[in-house]
Amino acid sequence: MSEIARLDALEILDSRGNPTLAVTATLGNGVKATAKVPSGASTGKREAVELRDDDLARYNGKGVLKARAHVETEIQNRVRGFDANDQAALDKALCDLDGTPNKARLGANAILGVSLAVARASAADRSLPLYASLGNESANLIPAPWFNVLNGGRHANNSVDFQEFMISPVGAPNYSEGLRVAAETFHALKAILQKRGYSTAVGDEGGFAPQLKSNEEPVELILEAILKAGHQPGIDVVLVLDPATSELFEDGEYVFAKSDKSRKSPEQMIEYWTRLLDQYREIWALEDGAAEDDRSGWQQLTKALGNRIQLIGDDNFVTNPKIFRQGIKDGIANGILIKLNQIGTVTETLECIQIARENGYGAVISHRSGETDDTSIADLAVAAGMGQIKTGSVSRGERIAKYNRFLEIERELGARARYAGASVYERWQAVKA
Ligand SMILES: C=C(OP(=O)(O)O)C(=O)O
Ligand SMILES: [Mg+2]
Repeated sequence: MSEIARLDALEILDSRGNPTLAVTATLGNGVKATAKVPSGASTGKREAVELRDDDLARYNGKGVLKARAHVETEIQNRVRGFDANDQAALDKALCDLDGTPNKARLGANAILGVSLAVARASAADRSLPLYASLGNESANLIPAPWFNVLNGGRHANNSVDFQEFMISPVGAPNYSEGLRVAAETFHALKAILQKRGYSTAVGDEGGFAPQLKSNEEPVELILEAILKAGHQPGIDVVLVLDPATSELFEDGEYVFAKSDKSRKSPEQMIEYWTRLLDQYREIWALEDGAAEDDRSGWQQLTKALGNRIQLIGDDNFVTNPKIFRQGIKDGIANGILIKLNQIGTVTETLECIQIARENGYGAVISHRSGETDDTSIADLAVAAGMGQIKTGSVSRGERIAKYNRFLEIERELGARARYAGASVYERWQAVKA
């Protein structure tokens, strides 16, 4: 029988050494599966609530024993007997049981752990890989990854204000070649940093985190690394930035506190991005180029650059179907970042991806800066078929787990596997030309 028989939760550590949850769902027929919950640092204000214990004697108040107890008592009591293959009914029951609009009572970490563990158990029960179970039989598009090779902002203790500098090997013929191109570029970047006397220690997402002279220097260094590795910037490899500007926004201005201490009005921030994109035409996507609280800035940014590059909303949309629909109405962005734990259930996450598809928006599946070895987002990205994912660099195990999962999927799909690089390239090359 495919009904949920038992839920177990464990307080484990994430990649930053903070507690998080691992939830195991056991079905009546003995099939079981585990999901591990990620955790962000530069979180959006309207994300679903990650329940922490507030007991300062344990992990500085970051323990998740309350969330663990919710899984093993209240949630288990409610969902025992549910059909594991009816994800929508399960997720609705979880939301109803919580009863708050943002999962604050039971915790989005508890709820996502259950939702995802059951999704994994359902796939195992039907002897399907997770990507085929979450998507459909024809799910075969492996996304072009955004590899975060240089970290700043809240993810590194350095002089760079912008959080993520990423490379995407869109010109590769298949995923495994794309992975090779990215790894080679990462190694070339390391050699360049070493030669200049910069640190090659890495930040939270595995990108290098040196003390640089400006927020633009990373772009120069990465372009040099792509060439040094024998690849063509703007053709084989394109650049993506996530400056995570909600973290820079103070009293209506963008403050570059880690670098030159300059302040910019929303208009000046848009001028800055326009200049940067004019100068570096290899940049193909900008995530959170405006802050979550700067709605008019987001609208102006979309007007100014929305026909030219991908403008991805993360903190402002928080993978929330209702908030995302309103953002589309308001003319904000042309793509959404998709993070399971921002909303807390598999069903609502898939709904956001569907809204993006129906409205001609992009959808980029994403990890969090605090991760585990859980690889579900790789399968989710193939199931979604939207062609892009970001899951860090090639230097930390919790990120590599996802990149290696795509290698397994690529092999499993065999001749059916398609790599999304070419479609991303064609879509955005046209407007770059
Ligand atoms: C992955 C990100 O960081 P965090 O998980 O810290 O929100 C992001 O901002 O896109
Ligand atoms: Mg972001």
